[in-house]
Amino acid sequence: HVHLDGAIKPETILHFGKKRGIPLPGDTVEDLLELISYSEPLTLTQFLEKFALYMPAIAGDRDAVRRIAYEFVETKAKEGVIYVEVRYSPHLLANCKVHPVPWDQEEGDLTPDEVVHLVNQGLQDGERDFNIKARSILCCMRHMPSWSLEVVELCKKYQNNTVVAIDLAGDELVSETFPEHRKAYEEAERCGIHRTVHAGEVGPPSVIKEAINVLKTERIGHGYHVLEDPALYRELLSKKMHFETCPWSSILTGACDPDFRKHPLIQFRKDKANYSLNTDDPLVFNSSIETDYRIAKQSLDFTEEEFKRVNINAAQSSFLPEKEKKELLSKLYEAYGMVPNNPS
Ligand SMILES: O=c1[nH]cnc2c1ncn2[C@@H]1O[C@H](CO)[C@@H](O)[C@H]1O
Repeated sequence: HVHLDGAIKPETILHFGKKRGIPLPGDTVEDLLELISYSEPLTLTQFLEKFALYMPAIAGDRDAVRRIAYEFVETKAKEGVIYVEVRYSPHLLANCKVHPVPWDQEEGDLTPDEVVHLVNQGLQDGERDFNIKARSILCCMRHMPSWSLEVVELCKKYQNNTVVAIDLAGDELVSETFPEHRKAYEEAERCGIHRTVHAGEVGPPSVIKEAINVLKTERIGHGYHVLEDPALYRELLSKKMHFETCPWSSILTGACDPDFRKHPLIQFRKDKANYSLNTDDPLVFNSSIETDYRIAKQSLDFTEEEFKRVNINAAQSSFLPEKEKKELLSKLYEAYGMVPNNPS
C-alpha cells in the first residue's frame, strides 16, 4: 500500500518547480522536507492538505509524471522490494478533462488517460532498468464521485498494462459513499478488475462493512478500526481478509493511538490475521520501508518469522494473475529458506 504521489523524491519536486516556475515552500531538499514532511500526529484531513504544497510542481507535466513513476521503481528496488502495487489518482496529476482542475493549475492538455499512459511508461522503464516488478492501482477519491466512472474505464483500458485494481482513497469521513463510487466498483467487479478500499483507517467499522458488502472489496486499506466491532473482526479473520497496514502512517494520520502497546497490529499479529506492512506516503512521512519494519521490530516485537509470514501474506493477497503470484511466492520461499508449497 503506497501512493505514487506520496512517494516523490524531493529533488524531483524542486527540479520541476524551478523548471516550470512554480513556487514551492522551499529551495532546498531540507527546507522542502521541513514543510512537507512531519513527525508528530496530525489529523487525516490535515495530512491530506500536505499534498497541495508540492503537487502543483508535478501535476500537468508529462516529463514529471513519467519521471516520478520511474524513480519510484528505482527507490523500491533499492529498498529490496521485488514486487510493488503503486496507487494514485490519474485526475490529481492531470490538468485537462478534469473538473475541477486540481491544485489551482491553469487548464492544460494533460488528460487523466494520458497520465495513466505516462505512469505506465515510467513503471515499465523502471522495471526494465531495476529488475523488479511494478503494477498500479487507480484511485477514486472519496470527495470526487464525478471522477469514479472514468477511473474504472481507465482500469479497463489499461487492465494488465500495469493496472491491476481500483481503490477508493481520500477522507473516509467526508460523507456517505456516493452512488458513483458504487457504480464504479460494480463495473470493476463485472470486468474482473481487483478491488481495494481505504476503510477503517480513521473511520468506524461501518465503513469497512460497506466496503465489503457494497463495494465488494477484496482487500482493506488500513482497516485498524475493525477491532471496534468484534463480530466483524471475527468474520474477516475467518475469511482471511487482507489488511494493508501502514504502521508509521497510522500514527501520523491520527488513525491510531501513538502508544504502540495499544496498536491494532498487536492484536492482528496475535490472531495471525492476513495483513501486510506498508509505507503509504514515504515522502510526507519522511520514511522508507525500513522505518515501518523498525517500528514492527522495536515497538511491536515482531520476530523474523512474523516478517516472513506477513510478506507471504502480501504476495498471496497481491492482485497478480495466479501464475505470476506463484512465481512471486516461489521467490519469497527461496529467499526465506522455506520449502516451496509447504511453508511452515
Ligand atoms: O493514508 C491515506 N488515506 C487516505 N487517502 C490517502 C492516504 N494517503 C494518500 N491519500 C490520498 O490518495 C491520493 C491518491 O494517491 C493522494 O493524492 C491522497 O489524497
